[in-house]
Amino acid sequence: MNDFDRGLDNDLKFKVKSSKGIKIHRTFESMKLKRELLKGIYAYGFETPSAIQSRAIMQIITGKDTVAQAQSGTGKTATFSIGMLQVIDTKSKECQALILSTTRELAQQIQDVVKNLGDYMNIQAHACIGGTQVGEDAKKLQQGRQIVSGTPGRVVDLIKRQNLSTRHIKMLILDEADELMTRGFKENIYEIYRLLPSNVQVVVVSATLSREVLEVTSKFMTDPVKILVKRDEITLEGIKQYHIQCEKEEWKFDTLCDLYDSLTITQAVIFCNTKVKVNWLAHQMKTAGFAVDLMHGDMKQDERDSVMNNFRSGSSRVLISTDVWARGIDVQQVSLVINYDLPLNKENYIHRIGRSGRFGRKGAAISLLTLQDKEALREIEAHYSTKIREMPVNVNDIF
Ligand SMILES: Nc1ncnc2c1ncn2[C@@H]1O[C@H](COP(=O)(O)OP(=O)(O)OP(=O)(O)O)[C@@H](O)[C@H]1O
Repeated sequence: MNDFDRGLDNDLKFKVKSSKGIKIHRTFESMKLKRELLKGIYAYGFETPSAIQSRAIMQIITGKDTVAQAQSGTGKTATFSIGMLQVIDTKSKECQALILSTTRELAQQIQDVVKNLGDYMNIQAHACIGGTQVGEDAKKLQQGRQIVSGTPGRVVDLIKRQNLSTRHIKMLILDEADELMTRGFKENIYEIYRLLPSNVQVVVVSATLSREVLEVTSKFMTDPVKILVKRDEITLEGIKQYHIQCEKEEWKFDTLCDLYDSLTITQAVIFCNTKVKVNWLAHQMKTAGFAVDLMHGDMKQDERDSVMNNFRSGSSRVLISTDVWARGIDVQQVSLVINYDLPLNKENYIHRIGRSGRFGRKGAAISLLTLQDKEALREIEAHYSTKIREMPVNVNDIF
């Protein structure tokens, strides 16, 4: 077990305890899924279920309220998507499942995964996200969408306008649940829950869940089955973590420029803590002749979409962003994460570095530090019982 795994083990041990006697299904066939769904899973390129999938999919299918926690990039999205697709009645056009997530890009990505997995099932799914025309959502919903993936604000809005009928919703999925339970989202989640049928099945998902979050979500759940995958065989190698002591804020920029060539070997995401800093850094990098893209929550949705499309297609390779990119976003080619700033909360450290090393791929994370960051780094190391080593002299040795 490497440090990263050990850290997570240690972190999770105090937080969620798995329910006993959960049956493990080592193949998708053994889950007795609908033929069309199984076909969609294979066509999407999945052969065998990951650890969380082999445990949680069947629990979701049997209708139990479920808490599913596993490391970043280990297939939690497909876990709830497959569980959900299995129980959707495709003969009905009513909305039957609602997935809530924290950012527009994530809601969109989830909808894409659902559509891909449900490709042979005649499934209609829709992403309801802020920053787009509400009228467009209303039109789509009126035509009938069995699955809605959305951000909380837009979903509340659509329910209140009576564009989204909740009458037939039988499953509510809270992805990145701990973030959904923070201020800003929490009120909307409570409101949505109140507007759903009382017997709705609730599925709570995240890589990081604290006891406090589970206490809150337990208000929505009845005797939930808890599945915690501390360590997945596909992430045994984990993500290598390093720091570079830059000492002064002003010296970080040159350090980043020195690293640029290694960023572009595959794809990299650079995190800053504020939108202003993202704008500033992107401007500095471009002025210095480096190709970079940027994304944050103050940009128009069509700009955000175009940045995402370019990055997903690989036509841009280095993206500078805020924590709007910290959770859930899945771009398999990302192998390097740079924390230009250390994140302000420990959970986001784990989520940020998890943008690399997806589903067992190689990944590395490098945090640039000032002298003032020393203590915060030590706290992250202590909290996750991990060691964030000094960056090796030869950048080729980081993976
Ligand atoms: N059984 C599988 N076989 C092959 N690839 C898979 C399988 N399950 C998931 N994947 C792929 O692994 C990647 C990560 O999956 P996913 O985004 O669901 O992770 P996650 O656990 O939700 O991560 P995060 O915590 O970052 O949200 C995706 O590209 C997905 O297509």
